[in-house]
Amino acid sequence: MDIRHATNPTDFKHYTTERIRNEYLIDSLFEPGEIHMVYSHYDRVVTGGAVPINDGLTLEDKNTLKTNYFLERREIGIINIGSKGKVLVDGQEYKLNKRDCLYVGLGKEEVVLYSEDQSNPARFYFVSTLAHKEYPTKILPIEEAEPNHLGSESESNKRIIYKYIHENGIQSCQLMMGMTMFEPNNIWNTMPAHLHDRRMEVYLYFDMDEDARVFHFMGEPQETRHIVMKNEQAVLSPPWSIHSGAGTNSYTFIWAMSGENYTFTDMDGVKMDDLR
Ligand SMILES: O=C[C@H](O)[C@@H](O)CC(=O)C(=O)O
Ligand SMILES: [Zn+2]
Repeated sequence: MDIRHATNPTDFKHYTTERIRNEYLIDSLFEPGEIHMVYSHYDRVVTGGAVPINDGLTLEDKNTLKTNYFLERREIGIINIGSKGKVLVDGQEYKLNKRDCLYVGLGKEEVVLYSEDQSNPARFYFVSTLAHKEYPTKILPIEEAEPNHLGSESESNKRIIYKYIHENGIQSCQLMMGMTMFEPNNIWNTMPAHLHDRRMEVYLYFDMDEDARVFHFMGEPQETRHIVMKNEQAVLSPPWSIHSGAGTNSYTFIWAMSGENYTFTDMDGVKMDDLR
């Protein structure tokens, strides 16, 4: 899989647009019949996408991980952003509709992803982090995820955060994962911006029109840059970086975090006066 090394905020100040995109943008995760993954040295997070067509797609990359199987030292969160699909975890079947989440814990040897209908395939997005003990494999349909309302119309950031894997939801070693959906005509995510040097984060933007773009803002608050992103592209957010976006049209995003603590609310708010 593609390897992304960690970067330093002092060096980041000198990056060109191309370098920024090469380091942080994950631009093609979803290809019919394929499973794609990117390994980041930030907290050794693996970000991936799978679109099964005829056959099941097995979660594995022995050449990169050098373990006997993918989840030997890892856990994973899988969210379906396409049509109906199913996941077999050591033979046990879990059906995932659009926006449903499956957590699979350490030690499960075989994870295979399937679409229910080949002409309308499932699109599985997943994030995997290192784990030290097994937590139970668990499915959480979106209907059962707790909606948290945030933002306001006047700030154009009225949105609902669904938390799936976190301290009061599906339990994990360090992975936190959820999805943020907007009220119509609201376009700003995670503004006011925040930092959490304790944790890295990765965002997947999806449910976007072909011509829609999200301007994803990153960098230290005093040194911001942006990446122009299309539908179903993901972006790595280093611990020292803000992670905020504004869309030219409607979009949804999945966030995942990993690192020192397991506290969603541990965020250092950035003052508007400090943004540059
Ligand atoms: O640290 C937390 C993450 O940045 C996201 O959860 C933020 C988010 O989903 C939002 O503001 O809409
Ligand atoms: Zn954050």
